[in-house]
Amino acid sequence: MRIRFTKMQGAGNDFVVLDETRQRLNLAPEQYRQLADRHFGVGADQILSVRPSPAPGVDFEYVIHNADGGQVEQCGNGARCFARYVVDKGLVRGERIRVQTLSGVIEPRLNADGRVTVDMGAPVFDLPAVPFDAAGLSPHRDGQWQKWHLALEVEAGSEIVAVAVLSMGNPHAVQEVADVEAAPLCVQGPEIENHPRFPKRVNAGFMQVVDRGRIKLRVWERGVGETLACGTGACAAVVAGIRLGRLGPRVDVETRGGLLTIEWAGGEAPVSMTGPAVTVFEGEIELQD
Ligand SMILES: N[C@H](CCC[C@H](N)C(=O)O)C(=O)O
Repeated sequence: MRIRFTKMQGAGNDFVVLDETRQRLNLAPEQYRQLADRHFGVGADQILSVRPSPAPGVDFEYVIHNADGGQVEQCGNGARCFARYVVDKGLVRGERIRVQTLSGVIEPRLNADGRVTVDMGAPVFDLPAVPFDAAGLSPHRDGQWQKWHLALEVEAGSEIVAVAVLSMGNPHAVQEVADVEAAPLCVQGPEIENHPRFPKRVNAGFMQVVDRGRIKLRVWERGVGETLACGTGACAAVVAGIRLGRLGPRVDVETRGGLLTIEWAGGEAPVSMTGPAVTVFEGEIELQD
C-alpha cells in the first residue's frame, strides 16, 4: 500500500501525520510501527491520523498511535501539529477547531506568533490502579498530594522513588530530580513505564525545578522511550509542581527539543499548553501489506 504523509514536529517530538479525511487507511499496528521506524520507515515518536468527526459541532477526530503501534488517549505536542496541519491544508471551515480525542474534545488555537495554544482539559488525580497490596506499594499523603512510592527493581538492587501520579487523558508518573541531565531515564524510565502499579503502563517524567516559573523536564514516554519533548508530560509535571507548592500558575518548561509554556489555575480548571508546531516535509512510502 503506497501512502502519502506529512512529517511534523512540536519541540522536537516528531510525528507522521496521515490525512484520512477522505478515506480511512485502516492500518494495522505493524504498519504504524513501520511508519515510526527510524531505519526501515519514516521515523517518528507518534503517528497522528486526521479524520472527520460525525459528532455535531466537532470538526475532526484525532487518532494517536505510539511508535510501538499502540493507540493512546492524548498527545499534546501532536495536538498543536494537528491544528497547524488542518489549517495549512485548508481543512478548517470556521474560526474554531474542535477536535475529538479518546480523552475528550480539545480546541487548539493558532497564535499570531506561529505558536499554538491548546486547552488540554482538567487533570485527573486517580488513575486505574492495581490494588496496592498486589503491587507492593506504600502510598502516603504528602501535604495535599497523594504521592506513591514505587519499588523499582534496578541493577543495583531495588530502590524506592516517590512519584506524583495523574492523568492528562494519558497516565503520568512525575518525580522531582536535582539535575535533569543526570536523571537515570534509561534505567528508571522502562522500570516505571512497565511497573505493575500501572496496568495501562505510564509515561515517566523527571522534573528539575529552576524557580517557581521555570522547570527543566525529560520524559520517558510510554510506547516510545525518551522523546525530546512531551506536551502532556509538561502539563502533568507543572500540575504536580503546583499541587506540591513548588510552582506558580504559569511555568516555562525547558525540554531538550524546545520551550513549552503551561498554565493552570488549580482545581477543576483546564491546563493550557502553548508551544511550536512545524511542518518538516511531505512524502510517500510503500507500506508492507
Ligand atoms: N507516549 C504518550 C502519548 C504521546 C504523548 C506526548 N508525545 C505528548 O506530546 O503529550 C502515551 O503513551 O501516553
